[in-house]
This record gives sequence, structure tokens and C-alpha cells, in this order.
Amino acid sequence: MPQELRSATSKIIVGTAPATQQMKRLIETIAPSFGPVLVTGPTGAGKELVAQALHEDSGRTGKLVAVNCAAIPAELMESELFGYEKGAFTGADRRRTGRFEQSHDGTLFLDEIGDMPLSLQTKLLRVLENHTVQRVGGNDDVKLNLRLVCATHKNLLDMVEAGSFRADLFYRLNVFPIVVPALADRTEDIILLLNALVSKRYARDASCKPPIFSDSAQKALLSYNWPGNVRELRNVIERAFALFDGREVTGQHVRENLLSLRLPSELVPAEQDSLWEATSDLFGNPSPEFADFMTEPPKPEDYKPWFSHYDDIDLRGHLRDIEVVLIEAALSVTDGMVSHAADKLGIGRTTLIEKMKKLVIDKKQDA
Ligand SMILES: Nc1ncnc2c1ncn2[C@@H]1O[C@H](COP(=O)(O)OP(=O)(O)OP(=O)(O)O)[C@@H](O)[C@H]1O
Repeated sequence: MPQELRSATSKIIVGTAPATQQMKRLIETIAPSFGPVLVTGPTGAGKELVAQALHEDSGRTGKLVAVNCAAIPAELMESELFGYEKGAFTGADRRRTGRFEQSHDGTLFLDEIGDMPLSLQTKLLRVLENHTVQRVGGNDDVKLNLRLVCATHKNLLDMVEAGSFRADLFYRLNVFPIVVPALADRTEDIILLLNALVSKRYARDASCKPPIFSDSAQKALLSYNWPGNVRELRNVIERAFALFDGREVTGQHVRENLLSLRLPSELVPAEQDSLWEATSDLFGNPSPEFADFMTEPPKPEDYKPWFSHYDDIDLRGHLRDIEVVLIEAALSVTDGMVSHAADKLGIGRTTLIEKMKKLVIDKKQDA
């Protein structure tokens, strides 16, 4: 298809894995219709992008207006969504339109819909039934033509069961359900996303040169399980720009310095401080003190204080990372001699070969 005829969806959403292609086809098909869309999927997987793609391919002339229901205090949410008339409450010195009215002829994206208070759920249901809103303190019905897209990482059916989400609203919203797959379920997209996000990051700020992800780095990215999904991959790329300005990133760098932020030994302390500052809001950063502690090979009992630093741990992923690092180290000191490396690790040669296959480890180790 010529570039200019491609849908906005195919430009916005990167990925060619079967699950991604299926999702993109679904978005393109339902974008021009009117019914509400409910986008679900794990955090960071791209739910907001789906809303953007739906709007861009809808042919609607109005705006895409996004509201994060988890970020607005419950007592302000009604006036934020419905607007208010002058004098409706103390401080309402003029009429204000709400997000519903602002998205007339366009799309209203209600993110984290699972966090909407029950009283507002009832009001939202009324809007969906009547296609009108009343501003707070007003009596006039304002007629609206908008496409509603809601998203959540919560299980709304469980919430319905627990009585915290209205069943009738759930069925009203769930006309077109779209499930965004976890990144771990579409590994074919990882390298495409890596290249797209590196180019995007470089286009935004060309002051750092793009890092070069070697074959072993790409393998390491492919064998990781991405609990934070595409947002976590974006964070890894952000770290790579900060740490490897224009240099080659190896598989070992990915595991040791990018997936769990630890500095390569060649970085000086001053850079260390600015890096911690620059990335302190990134997914899952350990504190600098904890990183220092981790530069020593940990003894099992060193893990005891873990939960005073973190809420949780991906135990399987962590144990797998330790296995990968030790196997690679053994292969490196034995120049890739598998049987010698197996001796060093105290396991049989065949067991080591099986592990290397499973964990995508090469005999030859790059530094
Ligand atoms: N398929 C994709 N192609 C390109 N970029 C993507 C894709 N999926 C996600 N991203 C990027 O990953 C980041 C997270 O995506 P987004 O905010 O849409 O996730 P989300 O599912 O809405 O997260 P949350 O549940 O935390 O709100 C954004 O920077 C987004 O641009």
C-alpha cells in the first residue's frame, strides 16, 4: 500500500506479530463506527495509543480529549467531565465546559475507567443512554455526538462481581472490546519497536547519538519477559542513550546495565549522580545505595532485606538473569569450551547445552 494511503493505525502502532496485526485490523474496522470501545491489557502495553489510532482513523472532525480517571480527585471529577454553570459552587465565577462537551464531534478517552467512583458511573451511564450532558448547576441538556473509548488494566468483570463497577455500565462500554497483548506475547515486535523507539528518541533530541544494539543485545532483549511492556522497553532505550552515547550495547550490557539500572564500570561518579536524577522516575529503579550493595556477588542471605527496598520481585526472571550471567562468565573464562564451563558451574555438559539453548546464550561471549 502506498505510504499516503496507509491508515493512521498502521503508522501509530508499530508491530507485525500476529496478535498485533489482528488488533490493528480490528481498530481500522471499528474506527469509523459509533459504539463505545473498551480497551484492556496490561500496564504500558499501548492502550492509549489504541485510543489515538481509533480517533485518527475515525474521520471525526472534533478533538481527541483524554482524561485519566485515576489522576483526578473524585470530588473534582464531575465538574471536570460535565463542566459547570456560573455560580454552581463557590469559586465557579464563570461557565466552564467539561471534557464531554470538549470532545463533541470527536473522541473522549477515559483512561483507568476502573477508578471512576460509583456515583459518576451512574452519570456516565445516563450520558450513554441519552447522548446529552447537564453541566453542574445547570438544567439544560446539551446534545453530544462523541465516540467514547475507555481503557483499564483492571479486570472490570471482577470489579462487577465485587460490586465496585456497575454491571449495566460494563455491558454498555463493552460494545467493541479490544485486548492489547502483553509484549511478552508478541516477541516478533520487540526489535521493530526497538528501532522505531530509538529513531523517535533521536528525532526528539539529537544531542546524544543513538546506541547500537549488537546481535547479543537484541537476543537479550528477546529473552526478557517485559513485565512493564512497551513502556519498560522505552525506559531501557532512554537509559541506553544516557549510558552508551553512540557506542555498541552488548547482551551483557542489556542484562547488567539497562534492564536493572547499574552503571558500566567505565562511567565516572559524577555521571552516576546525574543519571540517577535523570532516570529516578523510571520503572523499577533500585536506589543507588542498593545498587552499590549489588556490585558485590550477592550471598543468598543478602537478599533478606529485599522487601524493605522493593514491594515485590520477579523471582523467576531474577533467578534466570543470575543463571545467564554466571553461564556467560563461565563460558568467557573458558574461551567458550562448553565442557570446561560446565565443570566450573558444577553441572553436566548436556545440561549446560540445554540451558544455553533455552536462555539463548552463545558460546562466544562478547565483553
Ligand atoms: N505498538 C506500539 N508502537 C509504538 N509505541 C508504542 C506501542 N505500544 C506502546 N508504545 C509506547 O509505549 C508507551 C506506553 O504506552 P501507553 O501509554 O499507550 O500504554 P498504556 O497501556 O496506556 O499504559 P497504562 O496502563 O500505564 O496507562 C508510550 O510511550 C507509547 O507511545
